[in-house]
Amino acid sequence: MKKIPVLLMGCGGVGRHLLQHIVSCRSLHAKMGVHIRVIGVSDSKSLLVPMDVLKEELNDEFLSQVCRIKSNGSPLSTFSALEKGGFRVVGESELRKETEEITQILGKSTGLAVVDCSASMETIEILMKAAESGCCVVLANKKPLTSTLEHYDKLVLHPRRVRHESTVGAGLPVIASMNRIISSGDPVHSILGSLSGTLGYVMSELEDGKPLSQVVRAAKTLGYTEPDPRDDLSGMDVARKALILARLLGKRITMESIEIESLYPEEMGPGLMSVDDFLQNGIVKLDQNIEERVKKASSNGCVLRYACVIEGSSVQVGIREVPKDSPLGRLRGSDNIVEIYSRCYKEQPLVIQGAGAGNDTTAAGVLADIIDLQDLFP
Ligand SMILES: NC(=O)C1=CN([C@@H]2O[C@H](COP(=O)(O)OP(=O)(O)OC[C@H]3O[C@@H](n4cnc5c(N)ncnc54)[C@H](OP(=O)(O)O)[C@@H]3O)[C@@H](O)[C@H]2O)C=CC1
Ligand SMILES: N[C@@H](CC=O)C(=O)O
Repeated sequence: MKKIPVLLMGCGGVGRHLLQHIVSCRSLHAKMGVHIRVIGVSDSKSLLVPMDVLKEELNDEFLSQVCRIKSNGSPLSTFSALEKGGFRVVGESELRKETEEITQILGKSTGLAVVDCSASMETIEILMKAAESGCCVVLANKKPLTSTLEHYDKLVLHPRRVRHESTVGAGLPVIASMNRIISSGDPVHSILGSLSGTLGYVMSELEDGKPLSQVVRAAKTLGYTEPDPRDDLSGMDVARKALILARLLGKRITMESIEIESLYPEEMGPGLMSVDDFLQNGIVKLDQNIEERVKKASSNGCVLRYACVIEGSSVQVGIREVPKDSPLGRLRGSDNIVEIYSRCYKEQPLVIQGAGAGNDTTAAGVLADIIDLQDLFP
């Protein structure tokens, strides 16, 4: 049986679903001859590890308990009070150092898949060191891939050991399809897409006459938004996906060169308003303006969609009026669509469409990435 040791960073909506999928797929994976050995789970403040990371793992009962505790809103440090000798709780002051040590030890011996299901920029140093010491890296978190070009180059230096399917289109096979096109030498001319589950859902609910404030709160409850929904509404989350796709195509660009349209004004930004204040009091002030834009589009036979266009060296993300009866216009709910135009897909693009957000589908994409690494493990 092949064993894939996994260290999971981030135990929120996506991370918890990943652990649940790992546990529920045990017999399927056993039939495939693979066993995922979870040797660490961290949140922002603590890391849980077995006493001996080289030989032991966090068992399924323990992982289910982790999921229960985190879904109740409690931190992983809660386990300090439950310690019975089978595992260790590493506290905040040692978290980074200990995580790096584990990646060094396992990276050099059996290999380790370091899985980033956080929404943090702070994981990047750990990931780069892990990649350097021979670990595999699997990401749902887009931030490490959208940092500086220097960071990006270090992260993707060993492409066979890096998977990030869920960073674009959640579980949809966007990155895998792009990689196939690229490696076949088929030049991609342009990409048009609706890449935000949140904004897709928001736009189609607005069309049905619901206020923006209500549908954004619903999108958060449904697990579509980033931890701070302004990351979606500012267009930043879509811009990150666009940057990931553009870099995959070999474009040496940074976030600064992307044109981004935000749905809220600067004075409602993260530095000036808390998430709760924004959702309770800020966003209602935007209801009327967007309602008018929806009505205006409708009077032209169109709907609003938050689109991403990559063409040549230009990358733009923003609201567009599109005909109701167009592929983008027909999108509903959290579905994403990606149209790839290349030499082989010239008149009729390659189209990838389906659920583009949600903890379940995103975690499934991460799990498929981990399993896809199996040949790199003994
Ligand atoms: N939901 C979706 O549809 C999709 C999400 N993604 C990406 O998946 C990632 C996770 O999203 P989601 O689960 O919704 O986010 P959550 O906010 O629910 O969870 C984030 C988790 O990361 C933890 N965390 C924060 N900083 C660190 C750190 N430095 N080291 C380790 N853990 C850390 C948080 O800890 P604590 O619990 O202590 O706060 C929390 O457990 C995001 O990057 C998102 O963009 C990608 C595609 C689709
Ligand atoms: N917040 C994102 C989640 C997936 O990347 C979205 O809405 O698409």
